[in-house]
Amino acid sequence: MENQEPKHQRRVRYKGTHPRTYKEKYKELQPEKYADTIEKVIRKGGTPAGMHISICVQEILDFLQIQPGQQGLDATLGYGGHSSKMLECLQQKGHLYALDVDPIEMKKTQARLEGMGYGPDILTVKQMNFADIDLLVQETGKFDFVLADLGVSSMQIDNPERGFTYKQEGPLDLRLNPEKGISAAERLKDISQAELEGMLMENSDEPYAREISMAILSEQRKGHVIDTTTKLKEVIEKALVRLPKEEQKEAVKKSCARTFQALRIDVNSEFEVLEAFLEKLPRILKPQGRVAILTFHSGEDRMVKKSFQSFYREGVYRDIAKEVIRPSKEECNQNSRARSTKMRWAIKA
Ligand SMILES: C[S@@+](CC[C@H](N)C(=O)[O-])C[C@H]1O[C@@H](n2cnc3c(N)ncnc32)[C@H](O)[C@@H]1O
Repeated sequence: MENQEPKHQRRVRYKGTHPRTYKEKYKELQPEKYADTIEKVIRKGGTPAGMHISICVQEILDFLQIQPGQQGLDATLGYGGHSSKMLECLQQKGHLYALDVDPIEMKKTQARLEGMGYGPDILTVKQMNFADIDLLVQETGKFDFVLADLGVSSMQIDNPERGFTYKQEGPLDLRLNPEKGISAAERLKDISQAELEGMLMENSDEPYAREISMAILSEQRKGHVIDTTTKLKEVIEKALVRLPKEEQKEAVKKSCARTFQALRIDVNSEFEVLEAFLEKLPRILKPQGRVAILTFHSGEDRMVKKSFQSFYREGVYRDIAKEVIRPSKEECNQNSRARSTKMRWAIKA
C-alpha cells in the first residue's frame, strides 16, 4: 500500500466567469440551495426561473367559494399554484382534477403537489387538452367549480429550449406539447406571405405584419432557414430597419413579442381550443357550478365575454361578471406578468 503511486487527479476544467447553461445561469432552478436568490427575484417583481407566480388567487377563491367535499377542475395546471390553493379549500375532502397539455412541466408539478400531500385520493392530474372536457366529464361526472388560467407559464417562457421567447437563443418551437403537432419553425417553412401576414394581424394585431411577413419569405427564398429564436428576431430587426433610429429598438422589442405570440397561438390552435372549451363548459358544470377564466390577450377575453353573454341570454348561466376583473395595482407591481390579466366568471343556472 505504502509504495502505491498517488492517483492522478484530473484538473477541474475552468468554466469561466459567465454561466453557459440555463441551469448554471439561474440559481433559482436549485431552490434548495438558493432560497435567498428566489426571495430577491420575487421582491423585485420578477418570477424566479422554473417557477410561476399565480395571478388573482384571492379574487378566484372569493368567487369560487370552494367547500370541502366538492369536485373541481383546474383546466390549466401549470406550476400548480392555483391548484394547491383550491386543494387547501377542499381540506382533503372531495376531489380536484387538473389538466395540462405540457408533459414536461406537468410531471414536475404533479410530483411537487404529491410532495405537499396531494396524492391520487384528492388530486388527479391528466395530460389532456381542455378542448376535450366533454370526454373528461364522462369519466368524472360534473364539476362544482372550474378554473382556466390561459396561455403559458413562466417555466415554459423561461426555458430557452422551448423557444417561447425572443430574448434567449433556442429552437423556434413554441409548442405547449412538443410531442405533438408541428413547431413554429416547421410552420414557417410552407407558409405563404399572405397567410403569415393574416396570422400576425389576427393573432396579435401586429402593425408591421406586411413588412415582417415579407422579410421572412424573402429570407426563405434566399435559402435561409428560420429555425431559431435569434434568427427570427434578426429577420424582424431587418424588417423594421427603415423606422427612425430612435424608435427602432422599442419597435423591434414589441414586434418580436407580438410575432412570437402570434406563432404560439397558431401552432397550439389556441383560439380553436378555447372556443371548444367555452362551448362545452355548461355541459360539465353542475347546477350552480362556478367557472372563472383568466386571459392575457384581448382576442381571448372577447371570446370569453361573448360566450358568457350568449349563454347568459339563453338562461344557461344564471349570472356572469358584468365587468372584467383586473389584478390589483399591488399585485401588478409585485408581478409584472399580471399586468395584462383579465378575469371573468359565470355561474351555471
Ligand atoms: C398560465 S399557466 C397556468 C398556471 C397555473 N394556474 C398556476 O397557478 O401555476 C397555463 C398552463 O396551461 C397549459 N395549457 C395551455 N393551453 C392548454 C390547453 N388547451 N389544455 C390544457 N392545458 C393548457 C399550459 O401548458 C400552461 O402550463
